[in-house]
Amino acid sequence: MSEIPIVLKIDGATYFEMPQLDGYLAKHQTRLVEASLNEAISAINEHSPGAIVSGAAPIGREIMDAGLQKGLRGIVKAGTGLDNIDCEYARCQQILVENIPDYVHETVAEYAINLMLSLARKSWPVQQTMRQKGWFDITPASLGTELNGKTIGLVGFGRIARSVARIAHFGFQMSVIAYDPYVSAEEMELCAVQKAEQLEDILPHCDVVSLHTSLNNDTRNLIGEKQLAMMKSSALLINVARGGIIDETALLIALSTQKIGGVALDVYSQEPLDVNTHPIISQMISLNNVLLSPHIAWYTAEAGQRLQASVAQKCQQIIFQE
Ligand SMILES: NC(=O)C1=CN([C@@H]2O[C@H](COP(=O)(O)OP(=O)(O)OC[C@H]3O[C@@H](n4cnc5c(N)ncnc54)[C@H](O)[C@@H]3O)[C@@H](O)[C@H]2O)C=CC1
Ligand SMILES: O=C(O)C(=O)COP(=O)(O)O
Repeated sequence: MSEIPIVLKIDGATYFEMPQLDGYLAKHQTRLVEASLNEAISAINEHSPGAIVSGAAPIGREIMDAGLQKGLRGIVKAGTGLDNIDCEYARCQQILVENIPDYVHETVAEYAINLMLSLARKSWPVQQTMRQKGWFDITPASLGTELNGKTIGLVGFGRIARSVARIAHFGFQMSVIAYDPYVSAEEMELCAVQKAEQLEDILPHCDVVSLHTSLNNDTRNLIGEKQLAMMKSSALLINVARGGIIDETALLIALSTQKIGGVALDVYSQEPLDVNTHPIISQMISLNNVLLSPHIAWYTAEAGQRLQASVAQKCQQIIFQE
């Protein structure tokens, strides 16, 4: 039998073992090849992959053109967001692109809620001082706020946002408003959510604004100076979607001029984050009302199980058409 290996990029796709994929490949007497992004083209030329499994690394024309020469059938994004893959070009070249849309929506929603609670109760400065000094003297500066009964605005109303809406509404009795031009008012109403026709309609009313859109041409820098200026000065902003959705320069100015109450970021315009080359983030690190995490909202044992099983299934469909 001819060998049909898969090129696995060394990035987010490799954080989990993939025993199910190994099983399918063994059944078909083929194997997995791992390559870094820099090695991808030579790995494709050498091994003729039937499918590419990608994590966060950018997959563009060069890789696809090389793959086409070698009989590439499809690309599997071992994740949800497809913004790192040139899907338009893949479509033109008839390369199938599959993501894993449903492995992580509850996982990321839980994490977004965790960030909201941590910001609202100023958990981080308290934790930091407890560790450094063994005790934290309560002062008005550490006064928390509650989520219960407040208003949350969701930007994007896909899978993750719907899970956030459910927890916020039923868990904290929050009023939920969402902006998503592709979801009807009726569909939102079924989730006890009020639809906003414009983004600007939600910003002045919300105690928390949480971003859940995919990153695309319309959502890049969607939250900029004008939008931040419209938010309540006490509002908490959460981004577990993609860094490019917020204009980070405008965000830093809004934080340092107390235009908003606080921000929690899991994602950045540049990843991995380098505090030496990303001055905006390095300045944010010194602020007490900022929480930063390293694109980790998806990373749980349970999500890993679902992800690896789905990646295996998609590869099997693409390569073996089973
Ligand atoms: N931090 C992390 O670990 C993770 C982050 N993500 C990010 O979260 C994003 C959302 O994930 P899901 O909810 O599962 O995706 P989804 O595809 O179910 O929802 C995305 C929503 O964005 C909406 N949207 C698109 N353009 C818009 C616009 N211009 N304005 C407002 N809404 C718009 C769509 O209509 C859709 O409802 C992913 O695309 C990914 O970038 C996903 C998983 C893990
Ligand atoms: O599933 C997703 O979209 C995630 O954000 C997980 O990380 P990645 O896409 O690999 O950057």
